[in-house]
Amino acid sequence: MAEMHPDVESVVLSEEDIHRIVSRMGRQISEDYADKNPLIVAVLRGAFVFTADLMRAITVPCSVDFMAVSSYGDGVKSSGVVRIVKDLDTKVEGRHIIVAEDILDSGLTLSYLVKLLQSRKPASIEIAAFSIKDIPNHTPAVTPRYVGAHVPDAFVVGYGLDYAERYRNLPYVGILKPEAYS
Ligand SMILES: O=P(O)(O)OC[C@H]1O[C@H](OP(=O)(O)OP(=O)(O)O)[C@H](O)[C@@H]1O
Ligand SMILES: Nc1nc2[nH]cnc2c(=O)[nH]1
Repeated sequence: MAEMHPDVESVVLSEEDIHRIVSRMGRQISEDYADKNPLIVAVLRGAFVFTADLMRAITVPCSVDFMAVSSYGDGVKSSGVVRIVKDLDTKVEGRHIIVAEDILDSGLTLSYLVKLLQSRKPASIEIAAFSIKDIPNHTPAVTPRYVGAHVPDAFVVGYGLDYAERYRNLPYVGILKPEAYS
């Protein structure tokens, strides 16, 4: 097991948890998408780690492409503005799309992306969210078909999730100490 980073307060999903979660998601997708050759759309940057693991847990033919979006102004709070930094290279018309995200928080990013991709007439579009933040009295704007784990209403880092581009390389998901970003 990896040593805890000094800026991390507590681990919410260990490497072992993550392996179990992603294996299960891969199995579910493989059952649902046999013969559909789904296009996994990874939402950069955060989802690149999850997507790499998810692809290897999927046992049916599939392909991958990347979209880079930016939704967070100050690194912690949603700016409410989703900006496309890099678009897909693949034509999605008629394709079965699975959007892979590392975290669903306000849901702003995914709701914007799903609408955008929907307008390109895919055969189907579903979301695989590695984690969903449990926010009291908040219902996210989108409902993922595949959900990895629920995380507490705190700022989490690791497994692709950053604060100011740091901590993405932690192999677990943990809560950042308040003093690390204040
Ligand atoms: O549900 P929401 O409130 O929209 O938040 C979720 C989004 O926020 C993070 O991305 P960020 O904009 O920080 O970019 P990154 O993936 O490059 O870290 C995360 O990776 C999700 O894409
Ligand atoms: N790193 C990180 N990015 C986020 N984007 C939305 N919520 C979070 C979070 O808790 N951590």
